[in-house]
Amino acid sequence: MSFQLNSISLLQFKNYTNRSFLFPKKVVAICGKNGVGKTNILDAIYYLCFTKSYFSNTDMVNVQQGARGFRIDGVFEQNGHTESAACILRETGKKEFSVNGELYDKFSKHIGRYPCVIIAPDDAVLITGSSEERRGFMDALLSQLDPEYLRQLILYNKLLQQRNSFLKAAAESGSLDESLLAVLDEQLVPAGNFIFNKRRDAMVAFLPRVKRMYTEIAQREEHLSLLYESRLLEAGFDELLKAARQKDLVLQRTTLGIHRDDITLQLGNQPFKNIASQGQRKSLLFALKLTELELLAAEKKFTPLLLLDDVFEKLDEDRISSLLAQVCTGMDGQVFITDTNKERVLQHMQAIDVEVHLVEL
Ligand SMILES: Nc1ncnc2c1ncn2[C@@H]1O[C@H](COP(=O)(O)OP(=O)(O)OP(=O)(O)O)[C@@H](O)[C@H]1O
Repeated sequence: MSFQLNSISLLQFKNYTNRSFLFPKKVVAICGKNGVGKTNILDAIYYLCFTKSYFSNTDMVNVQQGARGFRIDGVFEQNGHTESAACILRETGKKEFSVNGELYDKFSKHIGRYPCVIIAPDDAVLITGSSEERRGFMDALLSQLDPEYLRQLILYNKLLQQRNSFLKAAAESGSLDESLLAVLDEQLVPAGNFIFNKRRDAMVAFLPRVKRMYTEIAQREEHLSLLYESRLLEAGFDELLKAARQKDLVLQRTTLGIHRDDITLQLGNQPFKNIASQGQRKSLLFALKLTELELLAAEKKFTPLLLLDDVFEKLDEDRISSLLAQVCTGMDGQVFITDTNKERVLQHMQAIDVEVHLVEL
């Protein structure tokens, strides 16, 4: 099966007033000086896959300055069959998303239909940042694999917020309605267990593959260890909530649950981020994201779009070559690459004998 984005049109989106781009090949290089809008094209593609921006949580910041709304249209092709997707931010601030003219009532239903993996410079926070980043990574992977995962996650987060507000109100008023807390917990537990089971099962298969991919990219054996960490591995969520109830009441928030999960990354017996070089961090970032791509490809039976934003800065030439060979010839999906240096991309592509469509900005 094949999957690709044939074209995109941007209306009042960031620096684009009204512009269309064709993507007739499997490898698309988007080149131009700093600030010309290369990343903005990738973000528009990301919008069509995830109904939101990769870089900002508020849609309004993506409206062209001086305008009141934006529109992104894209034509996707899957096995010779085309579909048109549209994301419109109305002047009222209301967002609409449709495929072939059919509006979604819930955007979460769209996630996974056009699978996509992005690697951007700031993604190093996946390795150096807090556990929230790594939970976000697991969630992006699992939500694209299973719509029920995303539904349960949305539910869990809503219930968690309710429980936290309840704990706060109880602490402030000095009186606790035990039965109401029990009702909240009864709802939180199945959603938490669902997410925990999915994460645990996926990570058992996923993390050893990341390690193998890292070794391939780094081109040497290193004592890397990646572990899924959750307190739910030790005891049932139900029990954990009960045991932590007093602490939760004092701290006025839910201290245990899948919202505290993490993936620990170690090199030798040190935290990876403390001792890894920039190159090693970048290799691990690629390993995580490319393994995500492989897993999605295996499940979907076609390769997701891969968006590579400025990723080749600070990597040595050999590593750039081997990574490009891996993503442009080793995998059969469509790849979008941004770079300020057109010659560099073209030379690398020529070296691996890959045809490239150049978008020059
Ligand atoms: N809402 C907006 N309205 C108008 N212009 C915007 C808006 N948001 C961003 N821009 C412009 O988009 C440009 C940045 O685009 P982008 O990040 O895609 O650049 P880039 O080509 O990827 O640059 P670099 O090579 O530095 O990463 C800036 O010139 C910025 O002013």
